[in-house]
Parts: sequence; structure tokens; C-alpha cells
Amino acid sequence: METLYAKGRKVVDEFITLEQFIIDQQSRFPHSTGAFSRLLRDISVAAKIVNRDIRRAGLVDIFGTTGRVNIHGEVQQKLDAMAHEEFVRALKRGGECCLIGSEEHAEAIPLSANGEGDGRYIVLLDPLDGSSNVDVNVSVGTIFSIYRLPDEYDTPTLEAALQPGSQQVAAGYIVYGSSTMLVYTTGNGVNGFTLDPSIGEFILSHPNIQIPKKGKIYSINEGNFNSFEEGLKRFLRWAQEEDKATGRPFTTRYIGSFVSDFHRNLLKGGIYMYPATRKNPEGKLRLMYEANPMAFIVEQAGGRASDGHRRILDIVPEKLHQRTPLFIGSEELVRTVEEFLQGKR
Ligand SMILES: O=P(O)(O)OC[C@H]1O[C@](O)(COP(=O)(O)O)[C@@H](O)[C@@H]1O
Ligand SMILES: [Mg+2]
Ligand SMILES: [Mg+2]
Repeated sequence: METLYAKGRKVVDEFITLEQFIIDQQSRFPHSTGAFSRLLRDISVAAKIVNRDIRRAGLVDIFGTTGRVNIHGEVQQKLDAMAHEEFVRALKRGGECCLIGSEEHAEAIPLSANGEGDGRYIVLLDPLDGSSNVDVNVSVGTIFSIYRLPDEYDTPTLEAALQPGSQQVAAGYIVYGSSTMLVYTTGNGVNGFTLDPSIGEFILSHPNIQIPKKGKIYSINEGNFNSFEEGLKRFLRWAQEEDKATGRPFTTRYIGSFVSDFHRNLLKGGIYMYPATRKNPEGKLRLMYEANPMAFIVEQAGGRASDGHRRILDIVPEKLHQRTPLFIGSEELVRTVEEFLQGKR
């Protein structure tokens, strides 16, 4: 992983805003039109507005549900709907996005079809991740995945969006926690920016994030233990055994917001697992706007992501809202779980 330079100078001890960083990165691509930079700017603007509303969640009437059930059979939280609308509005206004796929909308949303911009980017969104935590003041997030509209498509269709994760041009998330951070990759490493509320700017605070190869933290909803497959049960027992040499027993941490559990493990080392369960035989998390973007980020940070057997980024999607089992995090931990799942241990 190359050291981050801006105009030839090391950047770690410099005050760099997200916008400045994006423009610096853009200058490395002489033929770039700036469209991608503008798209990232639009996403960061929507993130600031969603952040503002989440911080006031208890004060204004955005608590509770909309009363509507989304395509996943989940009762939609008001903040799910608010975040969805905010990102759609920002992407429409920006004009660089031609199609949106969102957890909160059954069909893909074409933008250019009715002449609202001739953008060439497709954005997949989990507008608010960790919805079950939003009313109890626990950190939540937003996840985004970006593809280019393939040249052979004049108009954006769902088919054009169903590309394997390996085709992503960028992916990122925003975590609305003790501070608000935006973390993203364009395939040149992973960088984190912290929102400085006093100036309303995302500032480069975590350049070149690398996930530790080993980890001692596992994140899984053990309430589903009885419906886990045998290999996974054996891995969890192994992780809980006493063994100083390998630092076991490992620690369990489960916030119940994928973004927050993932972010902690990215910085400290660890693994997040949402396997197939009786309730969710294909797993719970969605491939296009949860598993794929985080898999791109974790691989760019030196980690690993699979469904226990296949690399997440190689899965060819068939449906916008399809689910997948997910094992993601420190490389060694994910490989170990795969060995247990594949009966090699
Ligand atoms: O309550 P469970 O079954 O453990 O599921 C929690 C998981 O579901 C999610 O909330 C699903 O995401 P959404 O909140 O975006 O629907 C993840 O963030 C989280 O890790
Ligand atoms: Mg989610
Ligand atoms: Mg969500």
C-alpha cells in the first residue's frame, strides 16, 4: 500500500478536507471529468444532512416507524425513509447519478430516464444501517456502492446495476457514532474522514487504513446459535476455548449495527459474521448495498470477505435485494472460519 501524498508531500499531519483530498486524487487521473468527484461531494452533503437529523432524533418527530413495511418485510423506521429521501434528493440534484438501488425502495430508481441528468454512475444504498438501534441512541450508519453504467447501455436499467462487486469503482460508509466518520475506497486504499461540526467539513483523520491480519473480536448474534450450521458452532466453541498462545478466548462485541461493528473491527481487528439462520436461510445482509461495498473496503484494507465458500466480490448478482451469508474482517480470522465451515477443521 503506497504512502499517501498530496502534491508530493506526506499528508498525515496536514489539515485536509474530503473535498481537497478528492480533488488531489482526481489530479492523478488526467482524463477525469470531475464527475466522480462531484458524485462523492453529493454523497457527503447528504451525509451531513442525515447526520444533523440523527443528532436531533430525540427532539423532533423523527422517532418511530412510518407504519410501512419495506420489501424485506421490515417495518420501516421514519429515519430509514428520511435518510433514503435525503440521499435520493442529493443524487438527483447533483446530476452525476443515473440509477439508484436503495434498501428502502422495491425497484431501482432511474434518474436519467426522465431527463434529470445524464450521469454515468449507478449508486446502491443502504440509507440507514442498524435501524433497530436508531431509537435507542446507539450508533447507526449509511452504506454506498458505486458502479459505472457500462458503455453498452444507453439508458440505465436494473440489469446494468447487477454487476459483481469486483466491478465497483468506489464504496464507502458513514458511521454516525460518538463522532461522524466517512470511510471510502476507490481501489487505491481506504481513507477515513471525521466530520468537524465546528466547520461542517469532513477532515482526513485516518489515512491508509489497514485492518490487522489477526483479530480477537468476533461479532455475531448468538441468539441464533441453535440454527447455526455445525462448522460455525465448532468455530465459536474454538474461539471461546482457553489458549494463551493464540490469545483465546476471543472477545465478543455485537452492536447490532453492521456499519458500527464493521468499523470497530476494521480499526482493531476482528470478524463480523451474519450466517444463514432458520429465519434467514440465505443470511440477512443484502449483497448489493451491504456485503459488496464492505467487502471492497475490507479487501483494500488487507482483509477478507466471503459467504463461507465464495469471495463476496465474485458473486454475480441476480436480484437487487438478494441476501448472502457474510463473514468479513481480519484475513486470518475469516480464513479460520472458512476452514471450520468447509469441514477442514
Ligand atoms: O438483529 P439482528 O438479526 O442481529 O440483525 C442485525 C443486523 O441487521 C442490520 O440491522 C440490517 O441492516 P438494516 O438496519 O439496514 O436493515 C445490520 O445493521 C445488523 O448487523
Ligand atoms: Mg443495513
Ligand atoms: Mg438499512
